[in-house]
Amino acid sequence: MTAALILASASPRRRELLDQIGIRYRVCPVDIDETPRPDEAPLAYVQRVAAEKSAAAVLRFGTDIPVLAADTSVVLDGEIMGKPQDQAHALAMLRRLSGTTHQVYTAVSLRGLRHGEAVSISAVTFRPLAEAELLAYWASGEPRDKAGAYAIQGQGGVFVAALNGSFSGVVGLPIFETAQLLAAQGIKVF
Ligand SMILES: Cc1cn([C@H]2C[C@H](O)[C@@H](COP(=O)(O)OP(=O)(O)OP(=O)(O)O)O2)c(=O)[nH]c1=O
Repeated sequence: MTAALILASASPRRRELLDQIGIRYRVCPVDIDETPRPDEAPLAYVQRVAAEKSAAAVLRFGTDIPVLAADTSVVLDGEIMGKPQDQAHALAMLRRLSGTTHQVYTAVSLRGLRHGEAVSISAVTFRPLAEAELLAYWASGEPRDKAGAYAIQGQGGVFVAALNGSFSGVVGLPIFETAQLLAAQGIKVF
């Protein structure tokens, strides 16, 4: 089967979400520096990083088919939370998310004949978390490679009292916005 696009991502979640809408793709991950710039706003940051991932893949793998990339950040009080560096960092992030509402920003970048971009912003409310739960959650291994140190699609889902927005966007690839970008470049789900 021929691929409709290149997925410039190492994230298994992004593969699963493309599988969910039946789009065929070839996985070509890229490694870019994801350090936020000084005073960079969360929206500008996720858009820049998603665009840099797709641009890096176009440079490396060519442009015979469109290239899709995304970037997800957890944002609390305007502050960007990326992936945890270690246990202490993960626990510190989860303690701050406990009992409050944060945003999850996911930017999508699709480079074909032109550059299509979209952003999904969702509000996620955590119930208060007990210290023992946080330690057990870290020990499960799930927080390690996740922005904000949790996965709504995994055991971390039990922390989520409310979601206002896009479940797939929180997981890492908003399928509504992605399908719209793909359709604009002639790649249709139906
Ligand atoms: C908040 C949240 C994030 N995540 C994941 C999605 C992303 O994989 C990760 C955020 O890191 P990203 O830098 O967006 O993506 P990545 O490094 O995993 O993959 P790539 O850059 O190669 O595309 O956090 C979840 O799986 N569930 C969640 O609930």
